[in-house]
Order: sequence, then structure tokens, then C-alpha cells
Amino acid sequence: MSRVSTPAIETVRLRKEFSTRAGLRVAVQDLDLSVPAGGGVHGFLGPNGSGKTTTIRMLLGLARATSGEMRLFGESVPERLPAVIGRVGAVVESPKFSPNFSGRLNLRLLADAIGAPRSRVDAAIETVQMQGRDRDRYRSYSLGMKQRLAIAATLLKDPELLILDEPTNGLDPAGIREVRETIRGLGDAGVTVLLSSHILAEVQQVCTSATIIGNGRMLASGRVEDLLGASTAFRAVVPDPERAVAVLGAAGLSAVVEDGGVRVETTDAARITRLLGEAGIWLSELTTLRPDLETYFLRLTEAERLGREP
Ligand SMILES: Nc1ncnc2c1ncn2[C@@H]1O[C@H](COP(=O)(O)OP(=O)(O)OP(=O)(O)O)[C@@H](O)[C@H]1O
Repeated sequence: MSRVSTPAIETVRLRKEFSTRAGLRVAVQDLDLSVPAGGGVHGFLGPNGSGKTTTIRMLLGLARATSGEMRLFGESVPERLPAVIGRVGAVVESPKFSPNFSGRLNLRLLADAIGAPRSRVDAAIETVQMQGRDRDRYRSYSLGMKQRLAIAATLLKDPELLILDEPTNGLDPAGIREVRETIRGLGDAGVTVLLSSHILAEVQQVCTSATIIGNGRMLASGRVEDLLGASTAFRAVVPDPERAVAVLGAAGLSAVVEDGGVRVETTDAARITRLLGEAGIWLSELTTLRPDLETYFLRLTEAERLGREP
């Protein structure tokens, strides 16, 4: 198998159970995750408690899977982790930096510890755009800068795959923007990034592909464009929205009055114009509503909740 076609991350029927006082808790079930290698940002999205951190911890050998298979660059995990971990950087918990040392000195000490050349320190500082602040003490940094330094630390070994668990958690909007730009830059530079988050709107702006999970199970996976394209809706402006909703509803379409117009869930615009025209309702406007990832995600996870055993 060529290296290009081997996914950076692959799980097959991955499962994790925790025994708790309340009984068995299934945190991850039948998860088939596939993240292609070769660069780009893959979103790993799900509400709080949906199993993202547990999955990442298993991939990194920090937690044991109950059953299923995991591979990083084709190598079985955790058995072959030592062979592949050099190609993988991860920020799962806040790393420990010395508060009284500068960011640069912290990175230099880390580079020495892992035997990375010191030139990587300059490169890492540049990549996360901390030039100008790298000689200030760590304790003077904002949360966003601390997070960028954590990312810089993982870059010292020049990883092909970067796993980031909720890297924007707790950051203010400016910090989120800074970290987002850093992640986007890494993806563009050819690093494959797995970016876990429950904040959809901001992830949508950096991810090229995404996997959405709920209750430990995969709900959808694919290119963000395709995920969104599959759930197109239209807004129709008509003189009598209530009657239009009745006509479209009678034909089996999901339609509601929204902001003085009619929102119709379908990918078939011609059907809307035909149905309304046949009923003598003349459209003055028909526009595509591209739902954002947030709407799509809420719809998926809501359906998941509704479908769950009580
Ligand atoms: N050590 C543990 N013992 C028992 N249950 C656990 C343990 N770790 C996680 N869980 C449970 O497993 C489920 C998945 O948790 P996990 O932290 O993986 O979710 P998450 O998607 O990362 O959520 P968040 O966005 O809040 O970090 C939750 O129900 C959680 O309570």
C-alpha cells in the first residue's frame, strides 16, 4: 500500500466502555474514523461528552480500547505506537511550561530533550506567529498565546499528523482567531490536523473535511462542502406564505414560514416553482439557504437524541 493512500488515522469498530458506579458507560461505539494523510484540517466534531477526548486518548495510547482496531499511518495502535509516534504531535492536555522562562527558552529546553535541532525552535515560533513575544516570560502570555506555544512545542518534531483536542477551549474571540489562523496555516503547509471541537461555527472556517459524532457514534463524515450540500434548503418569497406552506406540505415537502418568506427543505428548486405555480402562487424570489455546519450538526445530534432509547 502506498503511503499516500494509507490514512493518517483509521479506526474500525472502535469501542470504549467505562465501568462506573452507575453501571457500564459506553463512551465510544462502533466508530469507523478515517482521516486521509497528505495535509489539511479534519474536524472531529461532537457535543460535550460525545467521546472525542476518549477516542483521541485511545489513539495516543493513553487509554485502552475495549475492542476494535486503530491505526496511525497504517501501524496498529497501541502495539506499533513507538514506531509511528515520531510522526505524530498532539495537544491533549495543557502541557507544563516553566512560567518564569520565556516561550523561546521553554521550546529550546524541549527541543534539547527530544534531540530536535534548535533551528526547529525558530521555525516553530514563526509558524505560530509568536515572533516579538517569544522572549517574554511564559506567565505573561494570554491563553491564546499559551495555546499557540503548546502547538509550537508539538512542531519541534516536525510531525506529519497533529492531533488537537479542543485547542480553542476557554479562549476569547481574539485568541480563537489566532489559534484558528495557526491551524489553517499548518493544514495549508501539508500537515494533517485532527481538530476536535464542539464549536462548530469556528471549525467550519478551517476544516476541509469533518467527522461528526454523537453519543460515541459516527453521525456523518466527509468533505465539509458535501456534508453541507446534502442538506440544502431554499427560501421562497411569495404573497401568501401560509398558503404556500400548505401547498408544499401537501406535496410532502418540509416547509415553514420564516422571516416573512417560506423555508423549504429540499435540493430540488424546480419542484418548488412547479408546485407553487400549479397552485397559482407566483414566486417573486427563490434563494438557496446554505445551512452552516452548526445547523447541520444540531439537526444530526437532535435526531440522535430523539432516536435514543429512553
Ligand atoms: N474515566 C472515565 N470514567 C467514566 N466515564 C468516563 C471517563 N472518561 C470519560 N467518560 C465518559 O465518556 C463519555 C465521553 O467523554 P469524552 O470526554 O470522551 O467526551 P468529549 O466528546 O471529549 O467531551 P468534551 O467536549 O466535554 O471534552 C462521557 O459520557 C464521559 O462522562
